[in-house]
Amino acid sequence: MSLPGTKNWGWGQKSLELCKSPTAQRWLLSHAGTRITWRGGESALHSPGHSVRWWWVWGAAAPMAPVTQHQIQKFHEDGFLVLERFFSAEECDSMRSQMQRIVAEMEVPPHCRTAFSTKEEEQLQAQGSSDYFLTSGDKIRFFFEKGVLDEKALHAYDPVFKQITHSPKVQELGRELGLERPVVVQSMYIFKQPGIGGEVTPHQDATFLHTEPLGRVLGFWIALEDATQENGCLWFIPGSHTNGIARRMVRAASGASTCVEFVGSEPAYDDKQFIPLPISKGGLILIHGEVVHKSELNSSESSRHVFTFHVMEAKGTTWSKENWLQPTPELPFPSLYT
Ligand SMILES: O=C(O)CCC(=O)C(=O)O
Ligand SMILES: [Fe+2]
Repeated sequence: MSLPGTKNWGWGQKSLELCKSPTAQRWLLSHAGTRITWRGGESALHSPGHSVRWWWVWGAAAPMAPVTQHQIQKFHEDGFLVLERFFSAEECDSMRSQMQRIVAEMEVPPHCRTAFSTKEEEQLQAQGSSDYFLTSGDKIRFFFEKGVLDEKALHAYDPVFKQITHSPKVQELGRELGLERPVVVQSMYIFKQPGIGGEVTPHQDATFLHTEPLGRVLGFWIALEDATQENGCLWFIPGSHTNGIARRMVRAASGASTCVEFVGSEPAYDDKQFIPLPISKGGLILIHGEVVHKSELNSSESSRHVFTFHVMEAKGTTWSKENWLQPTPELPFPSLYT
């Protein structure tokens, strides 16, 4: 491996290289095609800006993404965490081409043309009146919003998305975050097409994915293309995950005119509270279930494809029976670690 910033290290008779990957902010120790991935953290080994802990994986597996104690602490403070270059360009392209194949093969009957929205009135009109939405938890289903198409249950049924969701580096990240029994509750592919990809209004994910206690839901949001302020990157209110939840979307009583309704209402947030988090292709943003976030409409010429899935720490947690999304006998929420 010849990478910039390579240092040679002697180890017995063998020569090993400690090098900084150009595509990932991590150190790799390589020897004869095998490599050891060094993880961030405390240790005796130091280089400017990087402290390294003794942690390694043999073999040519995809490099593990680093997350330091400092980053985990930041996540708890802010309610989100940006991990640049978590996935490779190849992994992103494989998800994009898989979605292209799925779309090319899909047939969407007219009664299935349900819009996906976080806007309350639109939700009540569209999702709220649709059985197609309520039963989407264990199926791959399509939701349109002015050209936006979302995909459900990709994490369970599609081999490419399943492999990404349950990839060793995602599992490792879950362990580093202290998740003991994480289960995948939901996944979406969001196209956010140029010019027409609509805004996602400020919300907390726990409004839609409620648990007892709160604080057990975590979003993994993967940029499959560069996400910029122009094409609708995510915006967050740092620290807003510590104030509980403002509203809940619950299943309505049977016989009601809509099948979901809202309890509570979303406050009017000041735009100035939000900070944009542009991120390049392959980056991962972790989203705390109660942090307030949004995205603007895509007014640019470039699409902003993302794959996102939500995980719940199942240990000591009750999934609300009132959530629109329910596990089914065919698809109980799968463990992240299998
Ligand atoms: O991608 C977006 O614009 C919004 C996604 C989102 O809110 C989420 O993944 O929780
Ligand atoms: Fe969200």
